[in-house]
Amino acid sequence: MSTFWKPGTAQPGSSADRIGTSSEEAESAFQHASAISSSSSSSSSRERRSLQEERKALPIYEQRERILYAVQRYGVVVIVGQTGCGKTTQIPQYLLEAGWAPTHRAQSIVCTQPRRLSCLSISMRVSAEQGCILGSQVGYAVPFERHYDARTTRIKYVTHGTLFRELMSDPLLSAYSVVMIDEAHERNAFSDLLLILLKKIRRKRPSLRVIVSSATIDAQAFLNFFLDKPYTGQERQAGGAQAAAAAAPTTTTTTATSTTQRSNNEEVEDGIILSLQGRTFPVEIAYAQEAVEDYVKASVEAVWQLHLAEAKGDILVFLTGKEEIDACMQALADRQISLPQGSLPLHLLPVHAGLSTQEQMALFDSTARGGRRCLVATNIAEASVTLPGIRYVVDCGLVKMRLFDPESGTDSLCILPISQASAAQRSGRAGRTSAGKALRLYTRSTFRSLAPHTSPELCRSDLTSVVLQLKSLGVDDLVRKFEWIWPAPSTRLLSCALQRCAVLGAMDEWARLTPDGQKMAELPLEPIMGKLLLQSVRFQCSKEILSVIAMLSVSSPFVIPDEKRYASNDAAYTSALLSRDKFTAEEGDHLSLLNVYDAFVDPQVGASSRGFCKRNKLAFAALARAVSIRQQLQGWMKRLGWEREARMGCEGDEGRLRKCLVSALFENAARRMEDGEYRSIRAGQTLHIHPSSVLFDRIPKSKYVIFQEVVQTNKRYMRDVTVVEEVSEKKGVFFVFFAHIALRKNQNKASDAMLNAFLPPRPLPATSFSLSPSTHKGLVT
Ligand SMILES: Nc1ncnc2c1ncn2[C@@H]1O[C@H](COP(=O)(O)OP(=O)(O)OP(=O)(O)O)[C@@H](O)[C@H]1O
Repeated sequence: MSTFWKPGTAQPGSSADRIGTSSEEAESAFQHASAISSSSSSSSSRERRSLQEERKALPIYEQRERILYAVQRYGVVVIVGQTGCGKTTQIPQYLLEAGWAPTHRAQSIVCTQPRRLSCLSISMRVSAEQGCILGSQVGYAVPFERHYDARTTRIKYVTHGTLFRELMSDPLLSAYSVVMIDEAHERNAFSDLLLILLKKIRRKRPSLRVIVSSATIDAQAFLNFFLDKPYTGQERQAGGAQAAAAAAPTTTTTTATSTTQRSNNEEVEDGIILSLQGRTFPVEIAYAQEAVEDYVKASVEAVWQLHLAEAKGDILVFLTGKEEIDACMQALADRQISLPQGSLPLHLLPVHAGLSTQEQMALFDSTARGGRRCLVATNIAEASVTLPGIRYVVDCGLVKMRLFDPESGTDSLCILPISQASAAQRSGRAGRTSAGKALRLYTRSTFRSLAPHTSPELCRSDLTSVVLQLKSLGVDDLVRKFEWIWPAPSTRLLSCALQRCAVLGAMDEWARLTPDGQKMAELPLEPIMGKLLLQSVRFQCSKEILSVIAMLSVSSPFVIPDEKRYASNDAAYTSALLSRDKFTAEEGDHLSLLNVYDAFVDPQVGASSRGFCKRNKLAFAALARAVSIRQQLQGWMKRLGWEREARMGCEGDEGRLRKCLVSALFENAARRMEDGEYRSIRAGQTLHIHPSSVLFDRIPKSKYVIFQEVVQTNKRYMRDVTVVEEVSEKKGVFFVFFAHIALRKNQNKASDAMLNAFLPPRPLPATSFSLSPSTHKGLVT
């Protein structure tokens, strides 16, 4: 068992560091949020004054004039400042107050965030500070949810992807005077793409101001990109120094790095780095003295020690995914029974992307309930957010990350070590409203061995969606002419994405967007899901496929305890599985999800009620969100001219449904071998059915399955699996194989023209699969 500084002592032990000195569901969430912000707007003038005083007490306040001067004078300002110093909440307000978004000009200030959670919480906070109702002067827009008024909103918080999509209707982003790309250190695909396109936009619209901000950013890489100066990573020392700012606050004041001076009619200089000093409250950091074997267990232990020994203050734990969060919360709940008499209880709350808007909003209500809150989170709570009351952070040092392997063409979710920048962001969640402490469940030497920055998503992900979006924006040569931010994605990744676009029928043999491709780019869905929606129109089963896509867009609706309990025949686990069985279709997960959705919305069965979910061990929040997402997707179909088609169903014809699924997911096909294991058709990789699948531990009659994605932990697991009963003609499947070989042959001359090397692939003809008759199960109330 590893040891930490002893909780309860004022000073950490020898291993410690000190850093710093100084839909309906959506509707009700809006009401909830608005109630919070309007209560603050209608709150007493004393409360409002106190918020204004809090604003003035932030370290950034002293730099206000300097920031405004920089934005006035420079086209691009890269701002580096300690976590919690006030970049996200204050800079847009300073700009508003300085007249960058006057009501008479139809231009506002937009600030992009990596995640929905930060958009919601920050816009809530800023509207309270502005004394207005959320959605009026301050608003937000996230996928499938928006809350702003185009006429009155002056400050808008949006996800990077949401702003990127706006480029399709407003290519020069003329609705904005200033675009702030926040948390740029995460190197999110859409934040990088936005910066690349903002550089192009500024050539046409020099009056547009760009702010790039973070606490842990490689500032020089970004500035050099905008100044057209080469960057190779050797210059990291300068950028690294900025990154280290979070670990050891600098006392340096603003550093300006502007060299290229290009005059235009406004005489705006090109760019500058602003390094802001000061942090809100100090955070002490402690490391494990030896490597921990089981980080979930170690985090339970750490929380328990903190709870028993430390002073008032909430705890935030970082784990990698929902399953681990459930396991950690269960273990802590079990321990509460042995809580010493007189001790206050721990209020356990999960924090992950699957939460409803209302549940996410509730995390920001830190009202004391006679106990200590313990929030167990994925990395969605890592950057940008202020969870009020958090004083202690427990960091497992790992993150679940999507990695694409161009060799096998598979996208996997892998658990990997975080970067030093991420570690600084995590500890930065403490010390925002009072002094804090962070426990790192890894040794100091492990920390030193971590990469300084997170690798860019564009260099490790499947770029199909990116290529499709860029093509639809008219960017043609992605390989030779496109200006990537250092480091650029490999040509291998790019050519693989081009090939996948062709396989999905989104591009022709000359790498031109097809009409289907244009539609897929417009839909707010991953290309493969866009393809599925398009195919559903052809198969006349959009009514069902809309529900399936909506259900795949939310976290699992089944409330099932940690699957590790499976082996021990745990009663709660068995009972949850029995509940799930009521909805299980033999065909697999897609149809089972459809069963759940249909039952939930059926007025005679679920009546969209919480009671129904409770009785059947279903997650109400996930289902309510799926309903809202489905409505919006239906709206998109209407926009694409498919209003009638969106209502067309297959009348219980599962065969047609599965043909439709196969015609979109055919790349993700696997075959069961003699030894019972599955091999992917494309790459021959060994795959297993994920324990969360309804097909787990079952042996379907057919050898073939299609699946949604691969999750990689100790093994490669297929998630959301559907059985394809019979492959009567293998040509379709082998077609993908041939396309892959052609890609290999051409990997060295990767360019758009490489697509000529093989015939433009066509989707599998649906008739190549003959499907079994329906085995759809009846529904249970
Ligand atoms: N919901 C909230 N409740 C209480 N205080 C808040 C809230 N949101 C922000 N604050 C205060 O405002 C400060 C500045 O927050 P802000 O998000 O602007 O910082 P930041 O510099 O952008 O941090 P980061 O680099 O972590 O994104 C916080 O440290 C905290 O003191």
